[in-house]
Amino acid sequence: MTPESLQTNSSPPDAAWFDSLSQLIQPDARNRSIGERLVEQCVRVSLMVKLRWAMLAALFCYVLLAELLFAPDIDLPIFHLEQWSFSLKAAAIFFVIAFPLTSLPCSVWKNCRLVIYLQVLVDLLFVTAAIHWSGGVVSWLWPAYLLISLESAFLFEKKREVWGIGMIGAALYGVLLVAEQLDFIATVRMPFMEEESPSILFELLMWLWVAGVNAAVSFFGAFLMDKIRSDHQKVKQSEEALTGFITTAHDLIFCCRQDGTLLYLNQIGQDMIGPLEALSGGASLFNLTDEEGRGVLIRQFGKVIRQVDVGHFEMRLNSPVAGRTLDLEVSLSTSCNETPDQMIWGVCHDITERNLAQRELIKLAHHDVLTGLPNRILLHDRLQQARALAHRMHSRFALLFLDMDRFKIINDTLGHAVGDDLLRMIAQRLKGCFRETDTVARIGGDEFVVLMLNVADRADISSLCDNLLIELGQPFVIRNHELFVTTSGGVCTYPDDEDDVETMMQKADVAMYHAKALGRNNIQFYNDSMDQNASRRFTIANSMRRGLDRGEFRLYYQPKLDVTSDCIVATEALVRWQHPELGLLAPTEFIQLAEESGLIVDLGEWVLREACRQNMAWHQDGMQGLRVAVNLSGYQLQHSRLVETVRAILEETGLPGELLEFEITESVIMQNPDYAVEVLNEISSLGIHISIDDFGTGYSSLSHLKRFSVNTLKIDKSFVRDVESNSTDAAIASAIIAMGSSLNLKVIAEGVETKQQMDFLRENNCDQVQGFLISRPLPADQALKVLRQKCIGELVQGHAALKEI
Ligand SMILES: Nc1nc2c(ncn2[C@@H]2O[C@H](COP(=O)(O)O[C@H]3[C@@H](O)[C@H](n4cnc5c(=O)[nH]c(N)nc54)O[C@@H]3COP(=O)(O)O)[C@@H](O)[C@H]2O)c(=O)[nH]1
Repeated sequence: MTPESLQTNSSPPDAAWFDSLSQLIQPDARNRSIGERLVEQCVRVSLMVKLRWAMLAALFCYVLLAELLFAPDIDLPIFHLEQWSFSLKAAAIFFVIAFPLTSLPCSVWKNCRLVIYLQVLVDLLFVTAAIHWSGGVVSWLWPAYLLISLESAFLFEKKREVWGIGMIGAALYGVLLVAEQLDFIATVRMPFMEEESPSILFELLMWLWVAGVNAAVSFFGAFLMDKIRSDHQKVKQSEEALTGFITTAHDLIFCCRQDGTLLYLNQIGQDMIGPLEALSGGASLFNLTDEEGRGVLIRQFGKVIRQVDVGHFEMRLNSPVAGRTLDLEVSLSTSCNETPDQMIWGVCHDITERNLAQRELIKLAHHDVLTGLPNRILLHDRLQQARALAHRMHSRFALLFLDMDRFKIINDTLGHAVGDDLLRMIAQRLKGCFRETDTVARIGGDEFVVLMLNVADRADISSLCDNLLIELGQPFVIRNHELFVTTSGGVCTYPDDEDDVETMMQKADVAMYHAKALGRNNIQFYNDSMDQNASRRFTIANSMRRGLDRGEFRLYYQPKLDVTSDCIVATEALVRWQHPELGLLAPTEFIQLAEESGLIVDLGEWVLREACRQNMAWHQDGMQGLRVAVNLSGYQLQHSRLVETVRAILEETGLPGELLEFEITESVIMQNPDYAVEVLNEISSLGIHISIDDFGTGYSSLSHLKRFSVNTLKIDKSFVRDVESNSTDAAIASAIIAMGSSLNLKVIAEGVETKQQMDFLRENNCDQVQGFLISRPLPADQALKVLRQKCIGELVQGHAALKEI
């Protein structure tokens, strides 16, 4: 995570909200308001006890003052004042009893409701007594009833309790007045009172006044306290809801000081990084992150303290509990009051899984799932970088486009699981062939692209490519199958083929197609002339189906000569396409395209039918025993209906299987030898002759050859070409002949153009030859002329057994 990942897309949470949270999370450390504390009954009772003590003390002072003022001549003032009917003695005794009575029980039993009720009743009695001793109806102390009503409103939670106390107070006052009026108790005379007793009406009005005011105070006191209580209750509930929300929130919520010291961590936070007290190195947020994360936090803390909107930012925390790092999306806030111990609140959303998924998605988006190699998107990116770097550094890079030859056959014959394993192994080998700074990418199916950086010149690239072909040419052993893969590739380089990235890819692709057209298993450098071929190839590919439907394909026949008898014993059917616009096309121009499009199956069927029909016609024309050879593409070989089709065509044309020969290239057979053994056995059971074409270019071993139902080995023309001048080619050619002889196989050499080549082959006991020296491939009518000239008589004799067919 970097500071760049900071986002500022939301406003910070309300600071005041966090202020109250700061208070809530530290109930012990904070100063609770009086209102909060008064919710608790014992607190209220204590307060009342203290007030009561104060009131009693004030009353006592009042009495003392009265005595001093009105009886200065008395030695022990507390025992005299009877002349004013104000019994200080009684008052003193009363206070001595009342003090502990009115205050002590509550001081001791603060939580006992009964004691509190009794206490308030005692208070009422005390006030009534005090009123009595201070003049009864004319006493100034009657407002003390109001204080008792307020006291009960303060102490009791139910309104009716408060109103009840108010009524009891009014009743006691009334009883006192009645008792004094009826002289049940003697009226205490005050110094300022006249001798005459107050009238009943005065007393009644006084009682009504005191009772009315007391009722009003009780009513409003109860109502007010109820309101305060219910408001407070609501605040308390919302606070509890808030703390509950924070505690059980699914996001980590923390509160810390500016130096990172953690003060609070909610439940999920503790689950994620452990309890505060268990954090090693002190509960500091800074200890839970690395240097970079600490820097981010300090910067964000600074901003939030300055009330700058920091929005969301990402942070990585080490979790001692989980033993891994957590990715968090954090939003910060702080209280409004700017004090040094200002707290910072953080709400952190765990985005570890999301980031992992994102990283995985990014990886998936940029890598091939099967091989783990970079895919087309990443390759494109790397190519652009390489291009920019090469431009700046004046260096060269190469782009190599690779396509596995006939990979589809592996998939179709052995299944996709084997195909996938093979692709994985190819990817590994490819990676092993190049430097770590190079990029090996898979861009689809069996297509790989290699980006080689800082290459010196073409020779450098060529040697890398040669190594690659050798490496990929080694057999792959997958699920008990030994598989051989060849590769065709095209290279373009920067700055030689300077162009944009897409065009460079196209150029490498064009060069790769050129390599395929040259017979596969090679790598070609791009040149401009290849582009013309590309458009020609496009035209050919698009018109092939139509050409087949319109009968534009032709068969040419090239004779095969028996060296000993000097007679033509067979012909090879070679397809041509009489294209309406492009003229006569050689098979090298369209066979590969037909393979790619799948049209090879239909085209091959046509070739087979036409070759069989023609050979049967020649057979009926007197050339009994002449065999016709048909080239079988790898795609035809793996086609499930091949044997069925061959059998049907033989039946349809009437050609005996013995007069048909299949030429299958060595690389096609060796690609999947097990499967080839199976199919070749079936074909062979129809009497059909089988030749391994281009022999010597593949990887056949003796052990493999023995397993195949093969009749003939056909030495590739590349060995024949220089057989007189190149000792290696000569050695290979003679070795193949010797091997064929030892395995009881016929050996035929193709591409024989000179008499010297012919002499060499004859001297080395090669069985048959084929090449321009004997005849070029010819249309059927011209081929017939050649056939008629060359030992037809011997042919007929040689195949006497077939005459009767
Ligand atoms: N699957 C199929 N493949 C086919 C079919 N028809 C042909 N082919 C394959 O196409 C490749 C090219 O064939 P072609 O251009 O016809 O070339 C053949 C000969 O013309 C050429 N040849 C013969 N003698 C000489 C010679 O003395 N010199 C010389 N330079 N070239 C010569 O060789 C080609 C025959 O090769 P091969 O098949 O290996 O015997 C070729 O690979 C064909 O196999 C088809 O119907 N289906």
